[in-house]
Amino acid sequence: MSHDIVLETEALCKYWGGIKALDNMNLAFRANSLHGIVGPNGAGKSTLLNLLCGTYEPTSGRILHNGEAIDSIKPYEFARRGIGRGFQKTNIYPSATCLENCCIAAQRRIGGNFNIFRWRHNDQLLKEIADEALQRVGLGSRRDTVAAKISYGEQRQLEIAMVLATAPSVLLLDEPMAGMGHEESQLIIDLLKNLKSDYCIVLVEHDMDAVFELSDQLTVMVNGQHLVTGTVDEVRDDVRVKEAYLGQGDEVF
Ligand SMILES: Nc1ncnc2c1ncn2[C@@H]1O[C@H](COP(=O)(O)OP(=O)(O)OP(=O)(O)O)[C@@H](O)[C@H]1O
Repeated sequence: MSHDIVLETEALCKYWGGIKALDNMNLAFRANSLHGIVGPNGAGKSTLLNLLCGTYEPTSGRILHNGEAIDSIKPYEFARRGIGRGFQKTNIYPSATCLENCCIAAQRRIGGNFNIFRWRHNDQLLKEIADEALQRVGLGSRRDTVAAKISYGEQRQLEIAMVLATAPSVLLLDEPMAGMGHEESQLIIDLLKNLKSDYCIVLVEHDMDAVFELSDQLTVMVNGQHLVTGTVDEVRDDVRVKEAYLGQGDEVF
């Protein structure tokens, strides 16, 4: 195993009865880079993310974090290990300020006894972490605004800030650009470009332009199976990928 591989799957499978949502997936995600996951509807992208963050238990196969098997640990232990899943809009408390939302997220990781938070009632430290996360995503000026009052695009930025507040090394993001206009998407693209030098990012995204612009490695999945992994250029030129998207109304390749 190369030393810069943070997260790995070995023959990972998730079956729902007879449905092979994910079948024999072998992937390696590297530090300080962004790995895009694309594929037609029902390809198994969300299933993969749900396995990587511990929400689903694999039917078989292994997940390795820094070389250690973690597929049988509890979901909350994934977060404690620094595997952070993007918060969905539904996780934002609309009546809480952006800062408070990030404090809540930070506290979730801490879970009462996370080592650097052994002190009790250390609100100041929580606030510092939350503040830093907000600054990092460009929401510093919205610190004290309630989440319900910020724009849709800013709410998506807040979701990312909330993951950052959990002090992750891995960021698992499920369609952070969904429902955004071009300008708002560009903000997120710029943000992810900036973040990927510090994190291992796994990005599931339907916006192909964004995926092409951001991915260091790109995996295409079809029907729960791995089709191809490579650089953007390698994947774009692969005839199997064009075939997989044929008739999907997706004319990006
Ligand atoms: N909880 C579940 N129970 C039964 N089948 C499921 C469940 N979750 C997903 N599936 C099935 O597994 C397959 C993969 O679904 P998944 O949502 O992972 O695909 P996806 O690539 O994320 O699709 P999309 O791009 O449409 O979000 C699909 O056939 C789906 O119907």
